[in-house]
Amino acid sequence: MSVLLRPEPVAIRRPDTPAPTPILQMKGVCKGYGSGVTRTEVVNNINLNIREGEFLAVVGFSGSGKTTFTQLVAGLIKPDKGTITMEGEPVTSPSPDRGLVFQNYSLLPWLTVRGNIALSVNSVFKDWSAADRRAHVERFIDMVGLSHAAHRRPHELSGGMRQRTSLARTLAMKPKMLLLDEPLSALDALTRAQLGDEILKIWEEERQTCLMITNDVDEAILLADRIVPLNPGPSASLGPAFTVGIDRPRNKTELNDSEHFKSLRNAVTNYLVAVRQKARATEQAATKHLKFRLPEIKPEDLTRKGRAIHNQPPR
Ligand SMILES: Nc1ncnc2c1ncn2[C@@H]1O[C@H](COP(=O)(O)OP(=O)(O)OP(=O)(O)O)[C@@H](O)[C@H]1O
Repeated sequence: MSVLLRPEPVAIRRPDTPAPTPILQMKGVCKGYGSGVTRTEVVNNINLNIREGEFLAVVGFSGSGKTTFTQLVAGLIKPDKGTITMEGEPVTSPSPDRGLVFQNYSLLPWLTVRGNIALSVNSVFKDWSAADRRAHVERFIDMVGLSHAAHRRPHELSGGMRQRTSLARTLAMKPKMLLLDEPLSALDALTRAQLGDEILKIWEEERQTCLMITNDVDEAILLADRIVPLNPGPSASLGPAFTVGIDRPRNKTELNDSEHFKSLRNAVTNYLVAVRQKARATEQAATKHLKFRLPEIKPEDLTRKGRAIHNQPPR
């Protein structure tokens, strides 16, 4: 008889009882691309602590450096300056400890829903019996509501179903921290809302440490314990944290009537708009003194006698 090895239960820690040490720490992190005059400083002096069991959302406009930020936390790129540590250990490369869900699904096209999830489970839980691994895969397929489509390949799935598969694959690996990189942004509005609700429900059951990067303030308030704005780049830095003091379990329909929800949405949005205006004004002031001279080019008369004109229609 086989016994399903259930993963260790995740410690539930309420946001108002902080862990002694943060699970993830970023200290003075800077990252830029290029060199010399073409150098762009994308993020600058990022300092952030993520507590165990916390759902933290980093919110920023398009182009503010969100992808660069995610890649740094995932260990896909290294900071130029500063340090990133997870449970005290430097983050130097990707690890199953930080499960990443991308906006573009990244499923293997030749594998089914079940096959995609099983591939990750088999690689992470090598010491489990085959029966335990199979049961674990089925549990996560069921959790994201895809039991009816477990035999389908990615091209036979809708965008929402692909993202559910991607989410189940990452959750099934039981990472210590879940990294959601704009997980809903490729979806249409209705699917986006539905999957947002599902992520909320799953997270409220699992209480896994989660860092979500998003451009959607409403989504951040619905899901997160804390919201940290990413001030727009170049040299993007983090703004002050906004605490989401809305009780869980949360209900989106009820949130729409909540005064706290409305005032928080206004506060975060107003902050982001103000810092963007400031960044634009600073950029304009910095480039105001630059004078661009057009090169002195003498126009040539192409109709001069003796010159071949190739674009004349045939007589
Ligand atoms: N590999 C790279 N080389 C040079 N510049 C880069 C590179 N990656 C990002 N950048 C620049 O860094 C800035 C921030 O890009 P990033 O993709 O991190 O922003 P983003 O907030 O994720 O944008 P979006 O929401 O539009 O995807 C942009 O100006 C971009 O051109």
